[in-house]
Amino acid sequence: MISVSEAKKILNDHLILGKRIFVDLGAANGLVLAEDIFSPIDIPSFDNSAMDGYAIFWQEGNPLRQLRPISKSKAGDMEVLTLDQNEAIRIFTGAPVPAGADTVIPQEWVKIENGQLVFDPEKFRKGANFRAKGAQNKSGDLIAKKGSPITPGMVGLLASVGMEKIHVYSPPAVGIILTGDELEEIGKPLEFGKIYNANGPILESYLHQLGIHAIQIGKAIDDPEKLQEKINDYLGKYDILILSGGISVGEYDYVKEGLRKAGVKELFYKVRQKPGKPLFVGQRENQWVFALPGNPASTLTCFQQYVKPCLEAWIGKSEVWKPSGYFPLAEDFDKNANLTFFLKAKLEDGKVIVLPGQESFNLISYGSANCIAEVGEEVQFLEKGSKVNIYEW
Ligand SMILES: Nc1nc2c(c(=O)[nH]1)N[C@H]1C(S)=C(S)[C@@H](COP(=O)(O)OP(=O)(O)OC[C@H]3O[C@@H](n4cnc5c(N)ncnc54)[C@H](O)[C@@H]3O)O[C@H]1N2
Ligand code: MOO
Repeated sequence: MISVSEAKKILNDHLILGKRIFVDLGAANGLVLAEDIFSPIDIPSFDNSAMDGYAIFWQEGNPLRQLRPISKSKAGDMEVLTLDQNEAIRIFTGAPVPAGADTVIPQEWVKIENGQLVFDPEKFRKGANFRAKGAQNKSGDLIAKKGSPITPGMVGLLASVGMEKIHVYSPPAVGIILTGDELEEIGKPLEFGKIYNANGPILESYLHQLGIHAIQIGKAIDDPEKLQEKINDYLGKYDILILSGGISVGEYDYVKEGLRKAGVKELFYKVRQKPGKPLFVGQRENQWVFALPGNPASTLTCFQQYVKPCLEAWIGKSEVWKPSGYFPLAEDFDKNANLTFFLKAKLEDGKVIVLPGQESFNLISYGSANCIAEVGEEVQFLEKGSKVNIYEW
């Protein structure tokens, strides 16, 4: 059995990067940029108004001269009007500022008296409400770096400069095999001896959260031949294979042998941790295989701690092993075991509260947990206030 840090080092030494592909901007949220982006245009691409009001030429010392409002400029107008020194042009937010104008006075601050524009010049400065061409970025500027996560904000930035398609690292297609004769699907009545399948929905929602949508979920009953067929079939079709259950030492735990027969090379089996001790990870050429222990808290923890970083690295993310933070415990914690503990926890007001129901079958605290807290294998007891690593979802 190896330690958590040894397991993570082995995975880090075997990371696989997805293929570089060209996708529509709208389909890239959650992925990572596989290229530097230089803006093809100035943004704004023309001088325009930040307010509905009047565009004027600000004459220092004499801004409030006799200004006559003349024609209008609204957003979408393709003609740039020209402004004479003693004119004001009615203008609307986003509209081109007339040539010769440099300041916009919002309409709430303006009165028209005897055909003249009147406002308090003390309240404004030259350049007010004027959005200059190139104020966001100039044509040719580096606006987004390779390796940056594509967030809704990034999508907005790239759309604003007119990027239609971008290079990203292709998210993997993931096959999931749920093992166990006891599994019943949600929506069906629960007969004695059966349990609802929680691991399938856990894995599917986690994959969606990572921007991975090509997912196939299948089941295998506790029969070595049927399981073998499923393993061979899924390894032929998907980049990554995740299995849940059947990886411990019971008589019906056929997963490890099935993977060996399918040519999967073991990277490690069993980690000194709770939950999730009998975790198996292997590879077959450029494919990952994760066999997660069937207890739902073991499946969830192993996904968060090991599968998620490998998938993030696959789509080009960096610093994938880094905890989300390091915070003090709200209460003493007595561990008394030589295993790393991954605890259902809640970070609240800067303190880590260890939640009840830490057994690996027990999901009750996942309704309120916002992180998993890590207590290292060498630690037996932690006093209130001792700091621990936390991993947000
Ligand atoms: N003699 C030993 N027994 C066990 C050991 C051990 O070291 N010696 N390890 C225990 C630990 S720790 C874990 S974790 C489990 C892992 O077992 P498996 O990976 O073989 O998983 P199963 O036996 O198939 O199932 C375990 C448990 O999880 C439930 N389960 C399975 N799939 C689902 C699902 N999709 N949704 C919800 N719950 C699921 C299943 O019904 C079992 O209760 O082994 C211990 N045993
Ligand atoms: O490792 Mo198991 O997950 O303790 O139940």
